[in-house]
Amino acid sequence: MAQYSRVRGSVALLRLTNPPVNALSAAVSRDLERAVRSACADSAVRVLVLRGHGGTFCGGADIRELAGLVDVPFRVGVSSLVALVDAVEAAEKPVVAAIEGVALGGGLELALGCHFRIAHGQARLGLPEVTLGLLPAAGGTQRLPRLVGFPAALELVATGRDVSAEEALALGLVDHVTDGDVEEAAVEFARRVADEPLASRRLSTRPPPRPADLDTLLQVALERAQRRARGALAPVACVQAVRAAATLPFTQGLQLEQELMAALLPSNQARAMQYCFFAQRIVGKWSLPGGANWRNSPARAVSRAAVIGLGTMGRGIAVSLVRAGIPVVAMETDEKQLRVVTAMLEREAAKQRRSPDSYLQLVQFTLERRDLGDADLVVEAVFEDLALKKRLFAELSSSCRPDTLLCSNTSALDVDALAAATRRPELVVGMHFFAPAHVMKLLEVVCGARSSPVAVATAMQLGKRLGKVSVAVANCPGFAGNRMLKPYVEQASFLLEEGATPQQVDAVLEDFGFAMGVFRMSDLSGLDVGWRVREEAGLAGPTVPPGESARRRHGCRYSPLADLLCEHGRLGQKTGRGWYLYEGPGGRAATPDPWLHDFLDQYRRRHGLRPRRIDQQEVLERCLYALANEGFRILEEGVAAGPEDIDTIYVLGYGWPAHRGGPMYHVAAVGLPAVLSRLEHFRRLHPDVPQLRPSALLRHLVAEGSPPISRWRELLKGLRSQL
Ligand SMILES: CCCCCCCC/C=C\C=C\CC(=O)SCCNC(=O)CCNC(=O)[C@H](O)C(C)(C)COP(=O)(O)OP(=O)(O)OC[C@H]1O[C@@H](n2cnc3c(N)ncnc32)[C@H](O)[C@@H]1OP(=O)(O)O
Repeated sequence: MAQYSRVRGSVALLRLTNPPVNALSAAVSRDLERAVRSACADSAVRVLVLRGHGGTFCGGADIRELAGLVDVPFRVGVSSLVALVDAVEAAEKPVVAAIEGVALGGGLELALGCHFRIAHGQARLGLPEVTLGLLPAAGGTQRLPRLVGFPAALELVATGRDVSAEEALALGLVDHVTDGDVEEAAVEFARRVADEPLASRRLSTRPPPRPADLDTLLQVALERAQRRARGALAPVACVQAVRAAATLPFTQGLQLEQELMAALLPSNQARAMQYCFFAQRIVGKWSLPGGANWRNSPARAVSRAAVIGLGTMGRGIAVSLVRAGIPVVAMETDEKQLRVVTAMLEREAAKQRRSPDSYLQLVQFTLERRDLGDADLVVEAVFEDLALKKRLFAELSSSCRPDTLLCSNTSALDVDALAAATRRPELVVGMHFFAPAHVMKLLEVVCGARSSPVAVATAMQLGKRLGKVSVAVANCPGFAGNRMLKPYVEQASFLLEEGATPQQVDAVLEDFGFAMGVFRMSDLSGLDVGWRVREEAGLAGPTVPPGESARRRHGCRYSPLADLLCEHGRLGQKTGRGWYLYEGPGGRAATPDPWLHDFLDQYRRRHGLRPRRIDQQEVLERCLYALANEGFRILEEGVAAGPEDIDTIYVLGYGWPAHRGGPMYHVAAVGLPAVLSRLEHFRRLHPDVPQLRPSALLRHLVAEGSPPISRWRELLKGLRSQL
């Protein structure tokens, strides 16, 4: 696990070995500590170099142990890593960390215990514990501020952001960066520093940082943390721990750090966030009904891609491809959009510290379909209109190479209908990106009935290459994410009819942790998007059958409120008015609109609805349980493979707070019998709302004694045919 060998005379090389990411389990930490001690005791050794096996330094403490998934006594597990870092720092001989791949979490804390740090140019360093609901608790919150200064340390610990080797060098986090062999560079470096005094290199002995504007820095960090994840405990604990580095001696700071960790570690929030971590890895292990899966289906190489349509989605997709180094042919008739993409690419290049040309030269703009002929994969991102997309797919099928994959960025339309318009249905898949596509980490890969394993594997792999988490789902209206959104939005509208206000509903959802409530979100996306979909579905506008009552469709309850706002020209932020009022068209600050409240009053009077007082619990339960209930239906139909897929989609694509795990995790945490009973209660009160009828799968799981969520995936394999 931790090999110790002597190389080149007086330099001892220690190799941390625990594939795939050299995680510091309790056993590995103890082993490495022993290796450090025996190297120090070896009179022939003057200096130690510590590196990781297999091209990576260390991915941190073993999350399985922290999450309680592996049976290691809690105190043994956590204290081993603390003891290791302390032993490394206290060593009487210099220890040089040779960092390549990643040094994350406990891995970076270990490097901070070393006296010198050398990094490879491609390495990434960071303390991502906050994303797991934790804080760095092997001294990271106390040592980092003493090394890189208080403001930088506060930002890195509270956000969990990782940095490149170049940025690490600028911050003073590493002493040297090499683009050559990191071990060679570290051994050379080690020989030079072998006789240097170590006192000033032990970060724990350095004086605490004393920023003059401490209170302001802390206040700003707390406000940012609250904005990013309202109600999350870990960012607040991170800020408190880093504060201690400036206000307490090292040992007391360390003590506080460990106390805060002791409170976070068993918390529901940490459990939920660690579930999200593993869920995002589970979803990559996809399989198709015919037996093809991630192991047996190799992806095809994508060395050239094409994007059709450079509207909001197409632009983001093109930028993501270029950022991943993939040359793109971009087809768009509107010159204004070309200028916007060019500006976006220049901004991205600046962010990545690259020259603008290095990005711009990867894009070729065109008006001619024949220029797409050479692409390995085409992503269509034109207007959301099935007839238009079918025509386009038929043309692409004739004009592209016979082996080119044809992908659609549709967010809800029938991928099988698009495939049927081509002569290569097996090479058609949905690639549903989320706006803004160059920022959002989610990709829904929509597998059509005839999509081949190679098409699915290529789309899944491409998503990963673009830095996204790809989730495979089956084809159905709205796929997984948007399909679940429908009952959620509907409940919110029904609540308005019954007496709630948009700001009341939004406040409850935002207190739960959503970045934005349903109405603010809908104003941001534009109310016309859903309006068009409802018109196409015969629910709104001229396509509604004559004589249909305003509040009923197909025998079920319907709320026309959003349609009525659209008819009044209130399309959301873009028109300066929607569910809220904005400063003007394109404005972003939402204020309650007296007009809307009059409008709701009149609407209720017109339809004989007596407004009632609605409490927070009802808002939350009706919105969230209706959404999760649709999630159960998606699972029973096999549209998604397991709860982890749905939860990943909601956390990464829809602003569901990660510290609540995702909708399926949330209802499992609340307790399935309680959720079932509330749905039954709401169903009795609203018998004309089918989305409140508990799904067969929810009933089945309750009947089976509510197995833990970790077992649902396996259970579903055997269940689907019986439901
Ligand atoms: C009484 C109270 C006292 C309190 C004292 C407390 C003292 C505790 C001291 C310190 C605590 C430190 C906390 C930590 O260090 S938490 C861990 C922080 N590290 C991370 O968050 C990094 C997580 N990993 C990643 O970001 C990536 O995996 C990465 C390392 C970048 C590699 O990415 P990639 O190449 O894409 O590979 P995968 O993500 O697919 O991962 C491959 C498999 O490895 C598993 N994995 C990854 N990291 C860990 C880990 N740290 N622990 C365990 N397992 C890990 C991952 O799950 C994949 O496996 P599988 O596919 O089977 O799921």
